[in-house]
Amino acid sequence: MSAEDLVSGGALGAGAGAGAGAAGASGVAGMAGMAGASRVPRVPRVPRVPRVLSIAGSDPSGGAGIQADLKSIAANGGYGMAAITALTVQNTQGVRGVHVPPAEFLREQLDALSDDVTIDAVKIGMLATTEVVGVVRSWLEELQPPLIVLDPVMVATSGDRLLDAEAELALRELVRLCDLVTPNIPELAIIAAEPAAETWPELVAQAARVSASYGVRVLAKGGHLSGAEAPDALVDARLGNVPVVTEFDGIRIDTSNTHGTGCSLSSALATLIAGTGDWAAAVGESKRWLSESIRAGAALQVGSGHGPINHFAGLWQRGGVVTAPTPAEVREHWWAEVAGIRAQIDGGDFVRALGDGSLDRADFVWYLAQDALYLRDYARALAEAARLAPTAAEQAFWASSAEGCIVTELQLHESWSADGELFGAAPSATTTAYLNHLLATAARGDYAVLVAALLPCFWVYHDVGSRLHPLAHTEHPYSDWLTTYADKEFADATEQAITIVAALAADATPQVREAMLSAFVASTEHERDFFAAAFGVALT
Ligand SMILES: Nc1ncnc2c1ncn2[C@@H]1O[C@H](COP(=O)(O)OP(=O)(O)OP(=O)(O)O)[C@@H](O)[C@H]1O
Ligand SMILES: Cc1ncc(CO)c(N)n1
Repeated sequence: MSAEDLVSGGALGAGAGAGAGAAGASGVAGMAGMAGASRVPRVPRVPRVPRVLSIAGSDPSGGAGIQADLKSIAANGGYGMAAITALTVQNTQGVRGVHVPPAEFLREQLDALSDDVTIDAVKIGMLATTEVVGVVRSWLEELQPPLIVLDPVMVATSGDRLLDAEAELALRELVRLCDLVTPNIPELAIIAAEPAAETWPELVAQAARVSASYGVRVLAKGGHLSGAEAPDALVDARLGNVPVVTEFDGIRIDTSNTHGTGCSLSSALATLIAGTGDWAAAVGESKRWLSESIRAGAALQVGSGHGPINHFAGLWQRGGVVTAPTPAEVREHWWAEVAGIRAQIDGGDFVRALGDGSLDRADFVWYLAQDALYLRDYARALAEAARLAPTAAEQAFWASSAEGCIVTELQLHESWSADGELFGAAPSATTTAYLNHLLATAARGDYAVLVAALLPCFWVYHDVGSRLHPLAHTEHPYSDWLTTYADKEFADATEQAITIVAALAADATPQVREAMLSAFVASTEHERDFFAAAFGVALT
């Protein structure tokens, strides 16, 4: 939170109880005494979403190629774009055909993007032919994007070729333009122009030679080694420096759902590096994400060959498909949810008699006495909300509201002490029930649920007050009461309370949001009963 938030969150206790002007009915201005000026902290800034372009082939089965890339980019927090180099006829069993559209058409796709969009990272996959490699190369040389990750796709998981044999030379030259290359074991051997590594140390050593001679970081992938491990290593020996090798342990998952793991990993890496600039952290994070996605692949039940991974498994599991209402929607929904109770409050004898001035004075004094009892413990619940509040602005708001209630309670005592016995009544069953609800909610310790329970005391009173206010006139016996809750300061405090609660509800899990609504509805029912209990007391 900025200093500005803290400063403007001030106005602590401003005018607390100040609304309690003349003696008498105005004493109930307790709620109006709640401080009004704190404002809710601004929404934290979301980090920039990296704009990542995949230049790759299409896999209609959705597990590899641009389809996998777009899913991986999205799953790792990026905005994905795709320029298609080739169309494959492919399923989980293998590649049945490849169609390469004219290379100029790819160039048009790339130009259309770079003419319009700032590209934070490029991930390159299947390039199919020498001509395609050439087009991509010249476009990259012109654009010089800030990050290029090359997955030098040559052979599919199924064993089918995805790059013409004569295009391998051109691809090797492309490696020099890149920031990171992510070959599997056979691909690394081709780039190194050496036999394939057979052990992990051989693989890392070969990656270091490629890194030094091509001036590129290499992610050496152990996926094709046999054994229980599936380690990777980020190898950087650029400019002939001593290789820096960062190893990432991995446990081999017993699954046939490995279609597109290379495509997915390189896209995730491009996204995470573009987002954070931290290479080692990005590899660690993307490998963790990949393992989680590989593990969940089999449950998708896609195809009978090498099935896909589930790119969104973690997101789905952690609530990624759960929608949430906006704060404005929460506000509207909750208010509508208590419409019936509000109608009972407005149509109740007490509020009607208060409005037209026919309310028995003894009933009114008894009501105020109960309100004084109520305010003392309501202040404790507000203070508990202040203790639990996650931000200084919210802490200040609840704390000053608590103070306002205490000041008002004292003023009620001063103003009505003359009414002695009537005012000194013990808490009624209704008052006790409402307070028990609030204090029990406070004791359970969930801030969001507590403030939802505290809200009707603001909202219902502001609502009733603003409707009764026009009925006030000099002859009206309860004129002060009628004006108190239409007060601007109380309106501001109510608005702030609603804003805080609605924002929390919008952000909450569905379970917590439901618990918040229940607490809010329960308090609204208690507000209704609180008014009702005061009517006709004088007769009993
Ligand atoms: N069974 C597995 N269990 C755990 N990790 C795996 C498994 N198979 C592959 N990986 C991981 O997936 C990533 C890609 O590995 P791999 O070497 O298989 O790439 P690739 O051959 O380019 O992939 P593909 O051609 O299938 O898209 C590596 O991080 C590797 O460790
Ligand atoms: C289109 C395409 N790109 C890459 C791979 C590598 O897995 C594949 N199978 N298909």
